[in-house]
Amino acid sequence: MVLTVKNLCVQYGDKVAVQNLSFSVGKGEVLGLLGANGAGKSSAIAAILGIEKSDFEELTVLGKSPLTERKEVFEEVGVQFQETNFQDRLTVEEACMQWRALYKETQPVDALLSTFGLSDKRKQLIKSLSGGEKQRLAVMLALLPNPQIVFLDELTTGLDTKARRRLWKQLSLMKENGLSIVLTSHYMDEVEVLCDHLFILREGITVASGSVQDIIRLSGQETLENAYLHFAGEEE
Ligand SMILES: Nc1ncnc2c1ncn2[C@@H]1O[C@H](COP(=O)(O)OP(=O)(O)OP(=O)(O)O)[C@@H](O)[C@H]1O
Repeated sequence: MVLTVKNLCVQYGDKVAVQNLSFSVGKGEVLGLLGANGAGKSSAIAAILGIEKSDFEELTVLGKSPLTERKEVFEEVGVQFQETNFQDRLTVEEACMQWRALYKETQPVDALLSTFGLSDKRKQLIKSLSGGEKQRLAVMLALLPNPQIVFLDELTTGLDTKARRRLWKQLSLMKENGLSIVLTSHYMDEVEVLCDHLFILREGITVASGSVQDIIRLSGQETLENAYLHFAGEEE
């Protein structure tokens, strides 16, 4: 298994953000973490990456602990955060170079910039990029180290239709080549295209899990969107 999580719990003071979350992700598999705002998706990812304190029975990435073997684990892991903390005064090219310096091996920057439609932005300051361009850059940087597993938090938020489709295609290709992905998303079309396995969280608790088809069947609904709303407690 590329990632194994067993009984992960995250707590902020009295607030239990994630409760007994357990799953595993194999090579080339895509796992989707779904849930309403505040359901615990980002907290789960932050805990898996060792950024947030957590309790767990087991937490291994590529057979190693992301807490005690950080350096080895992070050579093989890509991360895209919801709030991208770019240094706005860098150009796109400078950000790529800085990021690249953190890893032993990386994918060729030129090819990635072109894949993400950012080739003509390389000399542009990050602060002058549009929201969607910044988002594409964040995903691109997550993939730069040629990781075995990538964590994508709100993958396509802010992207236009064409950019979303391009990104889905690119990720599907990388998945075929063995990339494992953990993503969060509020868009069920994207989840249907990309995810092999879904986990729906509600106030930190796993209320449903399975393939897209499993989730639809379990809910008694006809579409994934309705099934999601049913389980996530977002029904009006
Ligand atoms: N540092 C913190 N201190 C206290 N509470 C926190 C902290 N971080 C998150 N929370 C709370 O934990 C819960 C889970 O938050 P989290 O960010 O994991 O949700 P999410 O599912 O990623 O939401 P969204 O879809 O809005 O990104 C929320 O109620 C949030 O307010």
